[in-house]
Amino acid sequence: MESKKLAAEKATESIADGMIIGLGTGSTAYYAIQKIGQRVQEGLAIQAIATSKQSEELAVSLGIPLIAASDIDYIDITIDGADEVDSRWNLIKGGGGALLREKIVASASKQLIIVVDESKVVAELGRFPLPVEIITFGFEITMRKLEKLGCQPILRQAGVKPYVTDNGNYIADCHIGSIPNAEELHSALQLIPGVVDNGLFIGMASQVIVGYMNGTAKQLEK
Ligand SMILES: O=C[C@H](O)[C@H](O)[C@H](O)COP(=O)(O)O
Repeated sequence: MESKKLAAEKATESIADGMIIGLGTGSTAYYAIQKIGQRVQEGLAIQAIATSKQSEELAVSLGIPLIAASDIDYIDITIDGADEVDSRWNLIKGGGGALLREKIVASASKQLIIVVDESKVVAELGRFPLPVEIITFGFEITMRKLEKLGCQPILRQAGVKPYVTDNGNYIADCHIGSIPNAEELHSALQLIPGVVDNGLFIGMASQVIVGYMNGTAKQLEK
């Protein structure tokens, strides 16, 4: 989609020689990785770390040099997509199942640039079901605890089997409707045994670039 591409390509303009770059996951991050690949082929000297096996394969196919997490202290810029963005730049992520690696990479990044099309910008988070990564052991117990928090958790499926993340876990997609207090919900979710992480990214984005149907891309004002 053109608006996703516009936002993603604009974000890559901040990338310069010598940087370590975090590669996001999903259909918008895809365009950023493609553009980075093109610039690498033209001589840009960077190293990258991927947030999913899918993005890693794409990076390898484009000749983007990868670096292991064990070999870095920080990441200069990460460019990633989101499922929802509010006016405070809080996010829901994980629609593609990559939230855990994305959050680890984001937390080590000096700058997290979020790239979305205009359909992702919302007044309040929660319309998009919140992905929660859970351990497979006792997942039914974990799901019941999620339910008690007021979510309607649905175990994500891949065909007839539960979807399994790159980390070997399940995803519960929590239908909430609206999240008036994201900080509170984030903390409550993280207290449930069996929850590894959740798709709320609070206060992590340094910039949000939105692509519009009219062919422009600009930073979302806070
Ligand atoms: O797990 C996936 C990621 O959080 C994605 O960045 C998010 O789902 C947005 O993906 P897309 O750009 O394909 O809408």
